[in-house]
Amino acid sequence: MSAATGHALPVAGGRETAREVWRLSRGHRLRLAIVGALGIVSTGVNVIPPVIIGFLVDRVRAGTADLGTVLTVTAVMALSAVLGAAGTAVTIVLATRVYHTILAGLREQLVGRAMTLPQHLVERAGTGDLISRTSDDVTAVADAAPAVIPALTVTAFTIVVSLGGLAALEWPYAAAFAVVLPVYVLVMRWYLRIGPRVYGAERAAMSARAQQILESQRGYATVLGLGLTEQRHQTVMTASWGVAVWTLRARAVQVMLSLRLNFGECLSLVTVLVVGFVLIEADASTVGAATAAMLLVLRLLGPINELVFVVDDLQSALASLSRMIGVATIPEETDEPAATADAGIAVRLHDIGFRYADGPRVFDNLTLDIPTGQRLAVVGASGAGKTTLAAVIAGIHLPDAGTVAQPGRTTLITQETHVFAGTLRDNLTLAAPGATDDDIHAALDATGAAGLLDLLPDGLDTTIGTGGQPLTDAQAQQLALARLLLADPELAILDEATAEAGSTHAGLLDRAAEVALQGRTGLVIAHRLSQAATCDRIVVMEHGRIIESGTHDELVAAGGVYGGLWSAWEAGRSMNNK
Ligand SMILES: Nc1ncnc2c1ncn2[C@@H]1O[C@H](COP(=O)(O)OP(=O)(O)OP(=O)(O)O)[C@@H](O)[C@H]1O
Repeated sequence: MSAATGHALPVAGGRETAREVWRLSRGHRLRLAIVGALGIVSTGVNVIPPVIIGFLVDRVRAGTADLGTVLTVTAVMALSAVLGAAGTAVTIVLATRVYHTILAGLREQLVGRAMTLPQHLVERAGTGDLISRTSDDVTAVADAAPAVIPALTVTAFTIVVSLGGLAALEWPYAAAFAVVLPVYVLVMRWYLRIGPRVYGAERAAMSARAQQILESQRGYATVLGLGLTEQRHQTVMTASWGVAVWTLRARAVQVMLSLRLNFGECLSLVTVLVVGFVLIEADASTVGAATAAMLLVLRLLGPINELVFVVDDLQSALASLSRMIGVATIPEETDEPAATADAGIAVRLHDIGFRYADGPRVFDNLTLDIPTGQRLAVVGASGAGKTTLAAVIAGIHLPDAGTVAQPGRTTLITQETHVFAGTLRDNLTLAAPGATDDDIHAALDATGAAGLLDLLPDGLDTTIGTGGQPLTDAQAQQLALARLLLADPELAILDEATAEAGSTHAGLLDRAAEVALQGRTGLVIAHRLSQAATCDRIVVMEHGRIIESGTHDELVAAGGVYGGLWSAWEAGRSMNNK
């Protein structure tokens, strides 16, 4: 089961992680089996040198060793070293390939899911969490490969094969070593208890720091405007200090681990040495067998230490892996059948409720129908809930009560129009990949943006956005409207407010919006009353409720809130014209 802490994105549990990795390994299992077989053979070969040295020691002590014996022993050792090294190298290369192929599959799945995550999930968790999972965590899992793969593929086999070798020499050697093994088990258990918690906290602290830095950068203008520089600085400092503290704790755990491993190593060597001494004294073993046993134990200690250290890297990589899988496996929200509106009704909100995480409750029992083809304007004071309404209808925010039915093809143009780094053509065809240059020119003409082409050195091929030709807010807005025309949605929601009333831009954008809305259902969040006056119907919002609804003429005649706003608007206009 995936678990979510607070509002953070979910983290996959151990079983879910294992299941997902197993699923991702589909198609690579034959190669995995070959890796296993090669690993056993190459580590088996590595046991030969200690045993043959023991044999040589006994022959020397018995005075039966001649040049031929020495040469044979040397040749066997050289051959086993070459075969062992070659087998190990091939095993590691193969294992690394399989690892990276599986990881690439997971990375693709992760990025694909991250791109389509519902905005409310990402907003609730904080963008930093998602960015950290698609960057820091992916790096952590990929970086673990050089340490984890050789150790995991070779160490486990070496331990099994060497223990078999010890038992074949004299069983008391294997028994002596087996007595010491629980020390390692205890060390491992201590480590498994402490390690994941510390590494998990270290990663979470990194996420929190990324989030704070990102927020400071994004809200830079606000930070400067409100004189919050010092406060933001302190917040980032506190988050960075959190990372430093957890990093120090993680390193302290590693040092304590090394001390415990050194103790285990010392105990193993002393135990086998004492057993060897006792056996030789009792004529139950030869010096050669004791030498071979010591060499095998020495050979074992390296892999065992490595295994523990790999558990260290493994823990860290697993913490990251479960965070990656947590996001990659967030189910698509398709379980609940989408509510459908009646024929002739394009949008139906029924008794919806909505609150922002850590924010105010905006809607309670809000109901609204927009007939197909109608152009509806929403007006109201700042904070009335207009933008939130647009986001709920567009499916960006999910209501916590009631139902929302809207056409499948809906386009929302918000107050923040993003210009993607790329050519003008790329920016326009984002939502209509099949659009031809003629379609693009027609859309630019229709939205009054054709003049833009004359200002750009390479026309449609001019690079705009970050690192390219800068666009004004009004030009970006025109592009967004042209993009909407190309996407040709059933429902267009316009929540743009880049131009002041009465400015040239306002008139230009109003005309562009007029064209973009033709022939489809439209919802206009009217920041200028001139936008509302041309719509088929107007609703007035106050504190998340609809307090008036009707045509422009009806509302003006009723002399309510809209009537008052309209009189003030007209008065302002005539003042400006004087
Ligand atoms: N992302 C958010 N997180 C928390 N609260 C929010 C968020 N966005 C808006 N709000 C709050 O929700 C309420 C409705 O805001 P909304 O932006 O929908 O109003 P609006 O009528 O569109 O205002 P404006 O005309 O200023 O854009 C306000 O109290 C606002 O502070």
